[in-house]
Amino acid sequence: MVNNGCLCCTVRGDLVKMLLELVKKKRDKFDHIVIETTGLAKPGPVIETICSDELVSRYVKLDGVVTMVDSKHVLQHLDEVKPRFVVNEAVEQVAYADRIILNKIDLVSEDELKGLTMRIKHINGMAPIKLAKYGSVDMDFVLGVGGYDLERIDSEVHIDNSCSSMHQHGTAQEHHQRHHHDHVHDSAVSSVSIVFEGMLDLDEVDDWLERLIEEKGDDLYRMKGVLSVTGSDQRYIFQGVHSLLDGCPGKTWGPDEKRINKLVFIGRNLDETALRKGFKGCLA
Ligand SMILES: Nc1nc2c(ncn2[C@@H]2O[C@H](COP(=O)(O)OP(=O)(O)OP(=O)(O)O)[C@@H](O)[C@H]2O)c(=O)[nH]1
Repeated sequence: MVNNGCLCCTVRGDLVKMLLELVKKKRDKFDHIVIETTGLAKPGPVIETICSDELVSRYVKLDGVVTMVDSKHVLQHLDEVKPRFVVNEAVEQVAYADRIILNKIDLVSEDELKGLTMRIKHINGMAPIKLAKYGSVDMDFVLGVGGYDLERIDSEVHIDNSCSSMHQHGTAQEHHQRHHHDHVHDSAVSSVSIVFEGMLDLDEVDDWLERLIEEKGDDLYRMKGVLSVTGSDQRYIFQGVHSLLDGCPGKTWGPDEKRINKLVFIGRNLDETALRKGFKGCLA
């Protein structure tokens, strides 16, 4: 437990100290470190501490962010209007998640659950969602997530297009529900996914992502992608959090495999049209 029990940006020093103490003194006694933040914690600074603190990142690797959602009460938190420049922690906790557990599903109706799932996917179209009662989920769902592991992203990049504003699928009823929903309490935090067959110029992609990070880094919470690039038989994989970007070649494309690019961006005030245009500008 960190000193005051609250894990937010102001106690990052405590977190660093605690993690270093654990890895130095008790390294052989554990496989994973599970950090449970308070309901009011902002995930960004915690992620940043683990990924970019020079000392910490030498010893520990971030496996993933798991967000437990209280299905009965979460909407009131997601809808809470905050003063300007103050983040809504509930929205942020959903946005940064690599895995989402929708708990207490016994306390909501099926329709409520459907609406809630759509709301969550609108914010985070990347994280697999598991429905649960009393927090009961398989250990595999919460440990060994590999949310920041490029090899895992290669095989598992999960893009849920069902709530992207430009998707072509879904029933008329879903469309209606979504539009009505967005209208009532649209959130500035959302996901944009791009799924597109074709070949990309990797230099152009590098330039595009670099520019994007420079201009919108603060607003870009998470991004992941599996790309098909010219001159290579291998996929190109990237993942990022704010201005930290990581990429490398991944698995080889099969001889008859469709070379489909899949990208997902989660962030605040994302300009979907600009993102799609930027992507298309990288096509070879
Ligand atoms: N009906 C129902 N009750 C649940 C479920 N999961 C947890 N509870 C109950 O909810 C109560 C605690 O809820 P929470 O406040 O969400 O628990 P918590 O996450 O430990 O609390 P904080 O960490 O302080 O946010 C306990 O009485 C649990 O038994 C569930 O799936 N269904």
